[in-house]
Amino acid sequence: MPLPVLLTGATQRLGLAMAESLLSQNTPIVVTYRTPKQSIHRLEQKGAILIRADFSTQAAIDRAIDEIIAVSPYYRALIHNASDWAQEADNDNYDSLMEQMMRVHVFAPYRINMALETALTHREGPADIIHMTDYVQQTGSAKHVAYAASKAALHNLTLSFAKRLAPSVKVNSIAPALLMFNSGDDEAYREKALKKSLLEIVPGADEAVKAMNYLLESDYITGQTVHLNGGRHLK
Ligand SMILES: NC(=O)C1=CN([C@@H]2O[C@H](COP(=O)(O)OP(=O)(O)OC[C@H]3O[C@@H](n4cnc5c(N)ncnc54)[C@H](OP(=O)(O)O)[C@@H]3O)[C@@H](O)[C@H]2O)C=CC1
Ligand SMILES: Nc1nc2c(c(=O)[nH]1)N=C([C@H](O)[C@@H](O)CO)CN2
Repeated sequence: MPLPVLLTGATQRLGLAMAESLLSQNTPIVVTYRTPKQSIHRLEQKGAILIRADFSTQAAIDRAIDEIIAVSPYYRALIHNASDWAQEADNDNYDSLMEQMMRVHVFAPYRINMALETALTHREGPADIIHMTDYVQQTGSAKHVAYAASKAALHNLTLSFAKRLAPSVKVNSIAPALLMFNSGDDEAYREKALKKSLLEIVPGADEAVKAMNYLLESDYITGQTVHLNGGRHLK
């Protein structure tokens, strides 16, 4: 029986697409979700093991770790996808906002990685950690300041865990820019956003699925970032 992949934040968009891809490859998956949705129950019907987890408090992260370890003593990979794209304009408590961003994007991946080190290293075969970061890890963001800082910290975890877990485990970041619009994005925003990259397209969730599968199949990539930004860094 192949070892399971843990994927956090699987209810929608990129996380859901990555979960569906792993299931289509007959890879067992353990997924976390925060909000009950039809999509997560469809994953369960296809064999996914569900863990309800909101990573906004230490106690909730502790509980999630206990449940993850109880499901399986060993894992094929950990994919940290859960994320909250919060912005300063929607918040007036900046201390709470920074804590919220650091909890979901840094505390949760860090604590889960530390707790599952032996789950990844004390067995034969390939092992991976993938952190879903963001193009803004290298540029910052005027409107998502705390979010961008937390994603930069998450990318730094990639570098540290790549050193700490080698040669047993490959550890990489996937740094998307605009892969999918959100339902509230109006035409003006969409037009403007499209122009931010050289390729001027919004490719969809499958771009992240291809990057995830590439990293899982690689034998020689670690400590790297797979940039999915359409050449935005050259605009
Ligand atoms: N889509 C894009 O164009 C880009 C995406 N990225 C990154 O790629 C990843 C996937 O993006 P996308 O699919 O758009 O993300 P979404 O914002 O659509 O979904 C994020 C997921 O994370 C979960 N989540 C949010 N907050 C918490 C929390 N406090 N605790 C636990 N789970 C939480 C949500 O859970 P629920 O639904 O259960 O409430 C949701 O399933 C993210 O890490 C994102 O930062 C980076 C740049 C661009
Ligand atoms: N958790 C999320 N993070 C991000 C999202 C999102 O929808 N959820 N979207 C983006 C934008 O597409 C941005 O890259 C556009 O420049 C960034 N992060």
